[in-house]
Amino acid sequence: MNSAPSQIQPPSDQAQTAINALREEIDQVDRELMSLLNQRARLALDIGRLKKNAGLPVFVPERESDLLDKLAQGNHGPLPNRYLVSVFREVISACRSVQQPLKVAFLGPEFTFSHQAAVQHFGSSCGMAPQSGIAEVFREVESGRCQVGLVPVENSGEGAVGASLDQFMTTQLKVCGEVYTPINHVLMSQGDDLDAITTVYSHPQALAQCRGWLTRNLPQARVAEAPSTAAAARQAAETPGSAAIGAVAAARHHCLKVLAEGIQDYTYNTTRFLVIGKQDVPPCGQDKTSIVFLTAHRPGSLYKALGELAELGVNLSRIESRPTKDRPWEYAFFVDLNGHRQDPEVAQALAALESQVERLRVLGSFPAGEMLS
Ligand SMILES: C=C(O[C@@H]1C=C(C(=O)O)C=C[C@H]1O)C(=O)O
Repeated sequence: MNSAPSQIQPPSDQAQTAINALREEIDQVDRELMSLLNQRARLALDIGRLKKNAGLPVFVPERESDLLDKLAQGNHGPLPNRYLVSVFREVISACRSVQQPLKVAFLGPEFTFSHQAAVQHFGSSCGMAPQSGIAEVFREVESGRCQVGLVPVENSGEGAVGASLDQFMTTQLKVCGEVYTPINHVLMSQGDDLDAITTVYSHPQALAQCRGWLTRNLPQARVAEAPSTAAAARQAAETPGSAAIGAVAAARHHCLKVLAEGIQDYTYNTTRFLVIGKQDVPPCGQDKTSIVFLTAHRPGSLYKALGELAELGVNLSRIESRPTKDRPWEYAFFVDLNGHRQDPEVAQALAALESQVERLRVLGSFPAGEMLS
């Protein structure tokens, strides 16, 4: 598979002189950026002191979301919004951290897609606290050991993550954000010969998502389940003749070669995560609200409940049912709707809904996440 390195011709003197001149300009821009970044950090520190005196939280999701939206709207390139937003997420992460490092609980270990989602949303200047399970993520935030947590709630192909929904039924925590993370599976191995691979390790969900690719490209290999995609990568790093399926970050961490990318059977493979915390997030203009309710065991009760939302023109982006566990064959309904609970039509719809159902809890209103592809 190794090809001879291409011969790079040295640039002409004229081209080299022009490159050097432009690099000097970049050096100058970087010095200015550094100075501006420090100016921004000083302003954030001032805000941090004021927030501390007023007993306000360091992390302000609606401000971060609004700021990123405004930057994206005012951007005329050549940097595409995707790149610009990820650079600014890091800038915000650093400015938040100089006030107080945010500690983020997520479903570990490191180098899984949950970790990737946490870094994508909160930036890398955070304390990352990997947990062994979804329930543990909730406990870490409830106890105050972490200010926020991130839990998967649904995957575009596999559907709802029941363990997260179960926690939302009982927790007092609030939903304060939403993150869409593209799940781009890679095949990683120590060697570079596909034919020499006898075992492929991964998490059962990842194996299921890549079944077609494995059948077509590695018919000789047996698949072996691992507790996470990151654990699979570690196993592949320790076992000659094996490979793992997981995130490219895991391949990099274990110095494995990426033999194939985007091997999931459906190209659009995205997981939606929710951010949990203790704070109520005010509106930012691009909000969603998550609720959960129980209906009476009577014909038409779900129809009537949803009718209240329809009457007031509230748009639903998701509905999911989940067994309540206390009473057999009774279900809780999880609904996401567009708008903030403080928006007049949403407030009115929620009040009307409350009168139709047995129990209603607003899990939180939060800035809508951006659907990256
Ligand atoms: C600077 C602040 O603190 C945090 C950092 C922000 C930033 O760097 O722009 C924005 C919101 C907060 O999460 C602030 O509250 O404005």
